[in-house]
Amino acid sequence: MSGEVEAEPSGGAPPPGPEPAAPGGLKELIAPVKSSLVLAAVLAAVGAIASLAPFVAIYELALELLSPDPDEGRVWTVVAIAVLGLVLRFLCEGTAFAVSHRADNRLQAHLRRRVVAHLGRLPLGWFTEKNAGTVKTAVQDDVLAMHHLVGHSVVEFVSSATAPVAALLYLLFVDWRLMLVTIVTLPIYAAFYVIATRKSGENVAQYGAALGRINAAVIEFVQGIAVVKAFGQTRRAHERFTTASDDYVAFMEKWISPVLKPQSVTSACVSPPVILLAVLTGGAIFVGQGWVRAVDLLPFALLGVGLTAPLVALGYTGNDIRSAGAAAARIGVLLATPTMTDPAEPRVPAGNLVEFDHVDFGYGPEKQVLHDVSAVLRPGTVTALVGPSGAGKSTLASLLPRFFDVDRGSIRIGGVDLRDVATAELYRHVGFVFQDVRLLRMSVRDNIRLARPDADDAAVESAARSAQVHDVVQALPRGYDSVVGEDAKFSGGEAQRVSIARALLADTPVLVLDEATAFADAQSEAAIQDALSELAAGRTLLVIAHRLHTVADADQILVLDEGRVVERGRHADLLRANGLYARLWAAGEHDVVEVGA
Ligand SMILES: Nc1ncnc2c1ncn2[C@@H]1O[C@H](COP(=O)(O)OP(=O)(O)OP(=O)(O)O)[C@@H](O)[C@H]1O
Repeated sequence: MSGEVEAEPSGGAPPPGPEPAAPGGLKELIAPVKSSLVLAAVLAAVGAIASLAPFVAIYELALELLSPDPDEGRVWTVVAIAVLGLVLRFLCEGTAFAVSHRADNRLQAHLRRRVVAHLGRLPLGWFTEKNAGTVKTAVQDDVLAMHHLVGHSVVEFVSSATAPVAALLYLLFVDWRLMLVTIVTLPIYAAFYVIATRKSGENVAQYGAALGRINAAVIEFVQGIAVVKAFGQTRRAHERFTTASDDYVAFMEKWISPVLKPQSVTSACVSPPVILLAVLTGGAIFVGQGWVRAVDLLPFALLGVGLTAPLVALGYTGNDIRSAGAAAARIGVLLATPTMTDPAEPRVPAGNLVEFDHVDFGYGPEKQVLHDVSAVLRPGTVTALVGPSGAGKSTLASLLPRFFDVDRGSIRIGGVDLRDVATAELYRHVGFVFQDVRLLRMSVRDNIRLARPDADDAAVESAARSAQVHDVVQALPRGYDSVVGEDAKFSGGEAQRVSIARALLADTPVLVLDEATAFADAQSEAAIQDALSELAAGRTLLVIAHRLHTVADADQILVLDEGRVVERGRHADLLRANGLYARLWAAGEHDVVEVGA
């Protein structure tokens, strides 16, 4: 495992102030650009109506030119109206898209700012790998889905809906009977569409599930490839993927093939040639009966064939609107995630005494982890957390740098509840080095002096020396100026030592430490242990202990089991007590204290 690289933070705390009201889906999210969208929609509607002008003009021209005494002046007026209509159409359409795209730009910036501001207020502990996916989806994919909606779909939807309605109204005005003939095949299409959409509702869920199975099989295959190969399970893993893929194909066949035939028949019903056939056949009968003149068939032939395209477009934009709705819901969930509050009137801790006072904590109501934990960490002492895997050691340790807030009880530093200490002030007192090392995409120097940007080069180097990483950095192409993730690539152990250098330079009096060195080789491990000893000197330490000597020398050991402190004391006392600690000790063969449950 190597230290993960993240983009450089944009800097600056999120703007203070109350969180906007709880998000209410798509409507609430697009509220800031509502007036622009209404304007774009009106323009699109006017454009769609204006697009009929040339067709109407052709009919009017034909009427005029076929009359026994054509009026030249009127002919030119009609031509002028047609041209004006065309110009108006393009003007309106162009302006509508310009307005919608500007609104889209504003909305995207607004949404991203809102999401990022919210992220800035979320508890540190929220930022897990799973949630990183959520953020990526929200900031990138979901905001993009909103782009389709705001930038394109609204204008396209209004235009596609207005054009056929306006055309039908006009045809109704010319001759209602012929209008009915023109749309005689439409109900067949509409009925099919309704049935197909209703059925697809059930199938879409199945489709999602089938796709999910394929994705899971691919992810399992890719992520587990090493294990899969090592244990000779390549064929089985392959089989799982092939089965998921076959299931998917079978499902699609089952879903699509019964629909395909009726779909092509019904699509044919509203295709331009069929509509034209209906208009001309019906029209011929009407003309034969003397109900209309031959010239009156013209607008029906011209506008009838144009009815289908907008209907199909409506289907597509409908899909866009549904996806934007789903995206808005996901963004809404993210924005509704409870945030941490910074105190209105922050207090400054008096000293560095840490007190856990009857602390309860859970990851949600169903996942209670810590129960009634109390402990005092005196300045300059080492407190070791031990216990079986899953006992809550990491959870307890993460509460001190306020990755989460306690549910009940309190944690105090220098007599002040953590929730009453301003974030920046808290991190001047409490530092942490966890296994999950995060290095940012900036120079090694800036990574080390993250907490103290004003630290000079000598201080940075001295911290790196103490953390046993100076030689590694020196060997990089540009030394301390090498950029992490570009010309500075670190192994897991090296990344951890860079983070130790960072903690050394930050020089916080209280330090939370996860001592695990599972990924490090023997040489790197020894270097890390040396670096940690350097870091621990003279500080108040809360350490998730995995190694014998840390525990043996600790001023106090808290033995956790199922979220409760079941034993506490010094190593020798606890061994004498012959309880869980003694059992862990024995099971660990005097080497590793932590034991898998
Ligand atoms: N982010 C999280 N969301 C939900 N549950 C969590 C989260 N982190 C830990 N847990 C759960 O909380 C319980 C305690 O986990 P924790 O990691 O604190 O134990 P631990 O003693 O540090 O274990 P280990 O030594 O194996 O790391 C476990 O049941 C774990 O599944």
